[in-house]
Amino acid sequence: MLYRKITVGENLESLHCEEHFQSLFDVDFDFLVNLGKETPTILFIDGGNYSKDILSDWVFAFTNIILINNNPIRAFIIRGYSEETQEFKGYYRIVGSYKSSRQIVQDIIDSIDRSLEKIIGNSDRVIQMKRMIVLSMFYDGSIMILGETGSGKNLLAETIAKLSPRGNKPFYSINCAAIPETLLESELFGYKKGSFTGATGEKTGLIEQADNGTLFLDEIGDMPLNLQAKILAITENREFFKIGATKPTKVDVRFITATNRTEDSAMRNDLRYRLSAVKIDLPPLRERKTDIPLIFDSVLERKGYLVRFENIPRELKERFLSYNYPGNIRELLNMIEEYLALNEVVQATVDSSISKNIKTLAEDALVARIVKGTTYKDFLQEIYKGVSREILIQRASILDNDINALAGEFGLTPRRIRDLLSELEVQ
Ligand SMILES: Nc1ncnc2c1ncn2[C@@H]1O[C@H](COP(=O)(O)OP(=O)(O)OP(=O)(O)O)[C@@H](O)[C@H]1O
Repeated sequence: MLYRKITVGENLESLHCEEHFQSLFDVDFDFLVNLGKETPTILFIDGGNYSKDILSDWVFAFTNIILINNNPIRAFIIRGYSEETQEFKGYYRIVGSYKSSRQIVQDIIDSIDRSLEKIIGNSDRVIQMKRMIVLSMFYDGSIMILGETGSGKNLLAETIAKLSPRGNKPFYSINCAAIPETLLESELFGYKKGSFTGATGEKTGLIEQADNGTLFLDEIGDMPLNLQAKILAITENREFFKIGATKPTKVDVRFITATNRTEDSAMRNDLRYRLSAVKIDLPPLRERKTDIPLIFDSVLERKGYLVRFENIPRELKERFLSYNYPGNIRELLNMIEEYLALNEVVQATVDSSISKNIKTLAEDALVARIVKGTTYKDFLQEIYKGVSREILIQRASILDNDINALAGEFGLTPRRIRDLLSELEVQ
């Protein structure tokens, strides 16, 4: 697996980078962690042993990603200057009762693992994206996600926020396209009591709630221009006015934003520059179709099903792989749910059946339902017909095609049995 290859304290010489680093930073390295060849190498330094001045220099230097032998390396201070721990926020984790740096590093690695595991996929595009997540992990500035609807923007924003120095602080998200303008303004900025009709109390907006944490603004291009100007002001002055307020409220919030248009004309240029220092491309599902079986299997595994993508009927596989998913992963998840709902019917039928053939019949009906788009009613009727036919064939063969005996067993008249046999095309 991609992120399993973890070696804490790996020999730096193997990467031929020790000299480079030592000449650059004049520091003894505490840990070098290599997360596998597709991910960047991370260098952790225990800053608890160094002076504040030295740490300030490093914080500046570590803002950049260093390339050595084409391998991007990111260096982080994992413990701040011992007496003034709060000062280097953004480049290290504020740690509480850890006994050793090794423990801190292991903890960070575990949280990378846990977070990245939720983003299913190992296509090139997804690996590239995971690299970006790791590389920007200790970065505290704004990030802009470019991605289509349903492609996992929320999941990505939450992962970035969880792994960031603000990971244990609040994370809120709001879809700017889904809320009418006036409501959006009060949701974001809050209001003072009596600031408009209906403002019977004071409201704390999301921006204030996300203080010290992260606010994810999805579809920011759909935010009205006057509100965009207010967001810009927050990024510049770290304060905002609640609706109806005469005094500003101080706030320290990190913005992660998303838009589905690279050149979003509805977005103010100054705000776009401000918010997109780091951009992460979220590929649409149609550009990473090799991830479909992985996502399918992970959903079924999580729900306790034993079926796997490679075992489903060929037509269904083709349908899943050839479709273009305008609704991206959300649409794929819906299709998987539909498959499972229909498959429940198939399984129920098979359990009570007396012949293995019924499984095939039911599967055929399922394929017809999904591939040919027959109605749900037709689908159930197909199964019903198939099962009835199987039972009739079996009993007729056991009872030597004795119509009267069959009529007695099924509680029907001999005439009805004859009709049924011809209706169901039983010879
Ligand atoms: N790589 C992935 N692996 C597994 N599940 C995923 C992945 N990406 C997204 N999902 C799931 O797909 C669904 C849609 O994701 P999400 O809400 O993050 O998309 P979005 O782009 O923010 O959607 P919208 O544009 O509607 O806001 C969620 O249930 C999410 O957990």
